[in-house]
Amino acid sequence: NEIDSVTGFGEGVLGNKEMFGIEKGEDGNYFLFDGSRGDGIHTFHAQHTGPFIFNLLSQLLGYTGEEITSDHKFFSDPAAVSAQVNAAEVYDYYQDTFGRDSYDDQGAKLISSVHIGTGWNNAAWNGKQMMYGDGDGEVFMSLSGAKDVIGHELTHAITDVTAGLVYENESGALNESISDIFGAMVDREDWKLGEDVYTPGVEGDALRTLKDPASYTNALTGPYPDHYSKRYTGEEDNGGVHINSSINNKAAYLISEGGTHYDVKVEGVGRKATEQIYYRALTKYLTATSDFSMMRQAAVKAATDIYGASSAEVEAVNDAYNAVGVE
Ligand SMILES: O=C(NO)[C@]12CC[C@H](CC1)C2
Ligand SMILES: [Zn+2]
Repeated sequence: NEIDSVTGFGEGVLGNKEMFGIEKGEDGNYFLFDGSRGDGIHTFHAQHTGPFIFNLLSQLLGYTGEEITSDHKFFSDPAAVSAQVNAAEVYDYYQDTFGRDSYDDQGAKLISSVHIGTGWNNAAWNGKQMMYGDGDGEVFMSLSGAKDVIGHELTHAITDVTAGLVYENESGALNESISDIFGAMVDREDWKLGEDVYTPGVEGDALRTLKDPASYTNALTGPYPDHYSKRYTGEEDNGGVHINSSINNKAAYLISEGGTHYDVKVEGVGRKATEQIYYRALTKYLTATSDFSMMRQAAVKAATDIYGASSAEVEAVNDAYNAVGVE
C-alpha cells in the first residue's frame, strides 16, 4: 500500500545512485521493503550461507536471511540496493506491458536474498524467491546488479506458474529462452544477457547474446547453435537448456529486428509486438512439454490472435522459425 513506503537511497552494484521503496519499522529503523508494488518487494541478506543449504532452508522453512536495516534512509549494501531496485523495475515492466501483477498475477511478494555463498557465480529463482551470488569478481560481479539477469530469473517464476515448461531437453531450452527473451526486453538497450555484471575486467562481452548466438562459444558445443540442425542432443546441462535456448532466442531476435539468416529473410516487427507475441504464447498456449515445433505454433497462434492471420507479425514469426529450421 502506498502510504507505508518511504524513499530510500543508495548506490547499486554498478555505482549508480538509486532511489527505492523502504519502510520504517517499530524500532525506528528502516528496512528494504517496498509496500507500493503488489504485496511488496523485500530484500534480505543471506549472510553468505552456501547456496545448497540456503535453498533448503528457504524451501523447507521459508528462511530468507536477515533483514537489512539502516537507522537512516541511506543503504550502503550495493548488492541489496540493486536487488531491490531491479526487482521493482521488473515488477513495473510486467505491470505496465501486460497488466500482470507480480509473477503470479495476484501481487505475490517478490523476495530476494543477496550475498548467497562466497564468490558464487550464479543467481536463481528457487520456486519461492530470488537468490543472488556476489560472483568471484572475475567471472561475475554481484549478479543482482544486472536488470536482465533479474528479468531472466523472475520470468522463470512466471513460466513456473503458467506454461510450467519442464526444465530439460526442448521444453527446458524454451524455459531458458523465454527467460532470456524477457530479460532482453526488460533491459532494452541491447540483445545481450548479463553484460553488466559479466567479466568486470573485459569490456563488451556477455554471458549470452540473442542477436548472434553463434558468435559466442560454450564448453559443450563450441559456438551456440543458431539453427535447429545444430542443436545439442547430449545429457549435459539438463539436455542443453542453456545451449539450445539460443535457437529460439535467435528466432525471437529475428521477429523483432529482422535480418537474413541462412538465406531466409525476415522483416522485423519490433520489440513491442515481439514481447506481446511471446507473452501470449507463454501464458495461453505453451504447456509443460512443449517442444520447439509447438513453440512455433504457439507464437503463430498468439500473433494471429493479436494482429490477424495475414499480418506482418504472423509473417515474421513463420519466416523467423523457418530461418532457424524449426517446422
Ligand atoms: O541462465 C541462468 N540461469 O538459468 C543464469 C546463469 C547466469 C545468469 C544468472 C542465472 C543467467
Ligand atoms: Zn535461467
